[in-house]
Amino acid sequence: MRIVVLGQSAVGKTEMIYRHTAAIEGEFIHFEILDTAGQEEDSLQIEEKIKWGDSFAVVYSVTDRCSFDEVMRLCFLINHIHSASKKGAAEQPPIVIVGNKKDLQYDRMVSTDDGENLSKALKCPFYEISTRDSYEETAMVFNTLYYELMRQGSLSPGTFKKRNVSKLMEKIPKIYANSALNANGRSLSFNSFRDYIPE
Ligand SMILES: Nc1nc2c(ncn2[C@@H]2O[C@H](COP(=O)(O)OP(=O)(O)OP(=O)(O)O)[C@@H](O)[C@H]2O)c(=O)[nH]1
Repeated sequence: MRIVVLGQSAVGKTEMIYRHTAAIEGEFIHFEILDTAGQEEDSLQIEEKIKWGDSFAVVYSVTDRCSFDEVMRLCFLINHIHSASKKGAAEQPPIVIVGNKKDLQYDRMVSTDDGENLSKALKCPFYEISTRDSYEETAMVFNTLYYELMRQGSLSPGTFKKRNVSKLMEKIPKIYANSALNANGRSLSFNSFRDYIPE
C-alpha cells in the first residue's frame, strides 16, 4: 500500500517511517511511505507523487497555524488530481489529517477542536500525534488509511499480496521513526523522485 505524506515545511513529515510492515487481521501489509518536501517542490513533482499514492496523510504542526491553513488546500489538490487521473472513482481517496507535535503543549497555535472541525468538514479521519514521542501513534495513521482503502473496496488483500515493491521504494533504506539520522540530525530522505518513479 502506497502512502504519500504531505504538509508544509517543518511539520515533522521526515520523522515518519519510510517502510512499515504490519500484521492486520492476519494479513501482512507492506506500507511504502513517500515523504514530500514541504515548500521546495514544483507543482509537477507534487502531482506525480499524488498520482503514485493509494492514500494520503496530510500533516500540520499544532504549533504552526500556517501549516494548518495549508491542509484544506492540499486535500483539495489530492481530490482534484485523483478524480482527474482515476476516472470513475466514486469516492475521494483515503486521506487522514494529522496534527503533529502535540507534545509541545505550551507552543500550541491550533486547538484539538480546530483539527476536529476541519476533519468533519473534509470528511477525513483525524489524529493528533507526536512522531517524536510515539511510534504507535504514527503506525495508527497508516493502519487507518489501510482500513479506509479496504472499506472503499479499492484493493482487496489479495491485490496487495501480488503487488511488487515498487522500484522507487527499492532505492530507499528501511528507516524507523527517530532513527537513522544523518549528519544534520534529520532522517534520511530521497531527493530525486522523478528518477525513480515507476511507470
Ligand atoms: N517536539 C517535536 N518535534 C518534532 C516532532 N516531529 C518532528 N519534530 C521536529 O520538527 C523539525 C522539523 O521536522 P521535519 O521532519 O524535518 O519536517 P518536514 O515536514 O519533513 O520538513 P520539510 O522536509 O522541510 O518539508 C525537526 O527538528 C524535528 O525533530 C514532534 O512530534 N515533536
